[in-house]
Amino acid sequence: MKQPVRVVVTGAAGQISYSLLFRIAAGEMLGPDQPVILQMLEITPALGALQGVAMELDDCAFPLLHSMVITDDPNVAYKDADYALLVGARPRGPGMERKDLLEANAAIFSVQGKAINDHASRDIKVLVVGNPANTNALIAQRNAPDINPRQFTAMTRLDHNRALTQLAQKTGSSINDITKMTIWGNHSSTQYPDISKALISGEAAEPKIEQDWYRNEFIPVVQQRGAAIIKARGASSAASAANAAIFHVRDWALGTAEGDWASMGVYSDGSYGIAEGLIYSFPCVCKNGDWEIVQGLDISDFSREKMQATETELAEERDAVSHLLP
Ligand SMILES: NC(=O)c1ccc[n+]([C@@H]2O[C@H](COP(=O)([O-])OP(=O)(O)OC[C@H]3O[C@@H](n4cnc5c(N)ncnc54)[C@H](O)[C@@H]3O)[C@@H](O)[C@H]2O)c1
Ligand SMILES: O=C(O)C[C@H](O)C(=O)O
Repeated sequence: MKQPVRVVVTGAAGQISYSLLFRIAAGEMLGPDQPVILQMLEITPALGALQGVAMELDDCAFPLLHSMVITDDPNVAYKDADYALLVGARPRGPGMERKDLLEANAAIFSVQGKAINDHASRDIKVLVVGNPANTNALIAQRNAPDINPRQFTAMTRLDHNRALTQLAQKTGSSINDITKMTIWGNHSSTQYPDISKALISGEAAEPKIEQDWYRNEFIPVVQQRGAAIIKARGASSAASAANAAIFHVRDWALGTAEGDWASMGVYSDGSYGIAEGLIYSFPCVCKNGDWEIVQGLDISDFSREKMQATETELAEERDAVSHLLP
């Protein structure tokens, strides 16, 4: 058995974490031979509820769950952390855009960034789930100047999975046959779900669907799926968000499938003309615990316009939180 690794989950008593923690402890994120120490962070009033979650984790007798830390102090939570899933933040309600949460949530992520900088492993892998995820990831990254910016990522895997299912259902194919789906940009209603590179059983997907469906149904359905879930459930997505977080970190740590890629919000190096330093979702291949943006894809005029619209929104969000960006 390997040495245990330390995994921070923030907002650990919230609804996403209630799906997430048990799957991490079961080995679904880091593999069946990787013991974990769960370092769970909550705000003080939620510590009682978090104790209850910890009791349930105990009662599962997971072979891979080495131990747990429960705390309301970020300086304790991030001590020597190898992985961090930053879920703790307010969710949006009906009629709100995710960026409406910036004011309520942004300050949380500067605190997290500083604590990561001061206490975490220098090799920590960070996934931001709390919304607006890309800009929160940017805030955390900029507040952790001693950590490589590549180690801060934001979650667009839920959008990627949503896009896979929409395409599979439309074409009567299996999820397992679809590769090379891409989400570009922000985890918001400006995101660009792009099927122009997607393959179904190794053949181009685009000729199998109508442009009208692609442009006027597929794209808006994926962009608006979070809002549709909120309307239907009266609460934002939770189990599917936890599942996407598991897939994101699993692929980053253990590698993307051969011949495929994953959509990840990562530090832009200027690829595809996207402003350097934004946390922007690109198609990424992961290997040996590292990610690379897939290079050399042809970008049509239609795609370019969509990629720029979501980039513009991210730049606006960045400018709105400039006071939190050292
Ligand atoms: N990126 C995505 O695809 C995606 C998907 C779904 C939800 N989300 C976002 O994830 C976040 C969490 O959603 P949820 O449904 O679990 O919400 P929730 O309200 O059920 O849980 C959030 C938890 O975070 C805790 N919290 C608040 N401030 C904190 C802090 N400073 N430190 C530690 N914990 C803190 C709260 O006490 C609460 O228990 C929301 O912002 C939501 O919009 C993102
Ligand atoms: O839409 C939301 O606010 C929650 C989450 O980001 C989602 O995409 O389901």
